Amino acid sequence: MFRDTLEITVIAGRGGDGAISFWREKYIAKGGPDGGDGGDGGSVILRALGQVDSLSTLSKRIYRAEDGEHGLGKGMDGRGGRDLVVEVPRGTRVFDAQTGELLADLVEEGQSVVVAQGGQGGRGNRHFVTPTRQAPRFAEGGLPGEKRRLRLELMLLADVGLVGYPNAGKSSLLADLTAASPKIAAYPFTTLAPNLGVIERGEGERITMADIPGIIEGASQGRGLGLDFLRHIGRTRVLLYVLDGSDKPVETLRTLQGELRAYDPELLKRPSLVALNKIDLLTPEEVGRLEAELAGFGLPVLAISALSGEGLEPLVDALFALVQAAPRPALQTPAPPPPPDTGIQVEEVEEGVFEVRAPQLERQLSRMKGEVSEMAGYLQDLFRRYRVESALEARGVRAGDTVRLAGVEFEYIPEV
Ligand SMILES: Nc1nc2c(ncn2[C@@H]2O[C@H](COP(=O)(O)OP(=O)(O)OP(=O)(O)O)[C@@H](O)[C@H]2O)c(=O)[nH]1
Repeated sequence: MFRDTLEITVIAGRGGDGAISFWREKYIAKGGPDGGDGGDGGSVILRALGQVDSLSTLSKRIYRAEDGEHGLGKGMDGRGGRDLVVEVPRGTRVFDAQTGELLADLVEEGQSVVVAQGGQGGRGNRHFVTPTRQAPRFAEGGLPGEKRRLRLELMLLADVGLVGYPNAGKSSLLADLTAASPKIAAYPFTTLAPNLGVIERGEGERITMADIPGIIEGASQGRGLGLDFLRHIGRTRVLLYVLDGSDKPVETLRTLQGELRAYDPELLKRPSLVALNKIDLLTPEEVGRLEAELAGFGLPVLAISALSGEGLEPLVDALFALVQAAPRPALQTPAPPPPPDTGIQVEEVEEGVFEVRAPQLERQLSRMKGEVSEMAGYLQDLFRRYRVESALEARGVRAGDTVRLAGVEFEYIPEV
């Protein structure tokens, strides 16, 4: 089965909990706190490897990285969870399936992106010692790993894209130029079926060529070019116009260019060649006249016959030269992630009752475990760090008022 788009779920590992533990030894009644930290959870990473035919090599729906281990007594930290590396074909674009945001464009071999960040491990109780709190009986829990639904989209990455009317000879040309037993991977996409072939020359020189049917079928019905077409041709480095020499090639080239321009004028700036095909059906005089007329477009024109093989060698040389000189098409760079929300919102829900909403702080609170009664000092530090007090004061809170935060209600006593 072949696929060009696919949805998967990625789940990073959970961070291990910090330990609550005290040093115990014979004859030592009360040792200091020695709870180790939890290990961080493993992340899920996508990495571009090779030009796999399609996304169908991704057989699973859910990819999960390892959890971090919990901390232990005697200051032993938990081991971090291993990252999970998922290989995807080069040319895979990664979207957040919920928001539609482009997360990464994996074009280069080995390029990778973290798609689900492992959860942080919690700190053990020995981290919470202060001059006045020698024996904290609490610690941090590990944070859950990120979970995300992704949409993967495979963009065909071909060096040369064939542009031409049906019947111009694109398939024949592709079969001729790509190795004897044609390494043509079928791409049964949902709406299109481009063929991809590899042209080999000399020692290991190779370029890829894609025949992308669909260009003119849509246009001839007045629908213009489909988005899907451009999704595939968008990143070919060189365009090869294939014209049927026996069927009004000059008009055809004008129409083809008009279609491309209507879609994206930039496509006309891409390095291009014109192959005047089927010259076995023409007299040398006709060929000469058409070549002269086509030269008016300002592009190199090569007369060929996909049937007899005439002119194919110079065409291959011209394609290699053009591809090697052509710049790589610009990549779409993903938008930077939005800054985390540290914002604190205070609302006076009724006279003298203030509700505090602070997502990050609440998250921090929710991971604390152990003796809540002992955490007061630590909580005060946290509140100070998150500027809860100044946010409350800005809303006019007074001593004795009620403050609600993370499901807990307490009386407001201003710090002096
Ligand atoms: N005489 C002659 N016929 C050719 C030549 N190249 C292709 N043909 C014929 O033209 C017809 C169309 O060729 P294809 O290679 O299928 O053309 P295509 O552009 O891939 O067409 P679609 O598959 O419809 O997109 C076939 O019958 C080929 O045999 C050529 O150089 N000379």
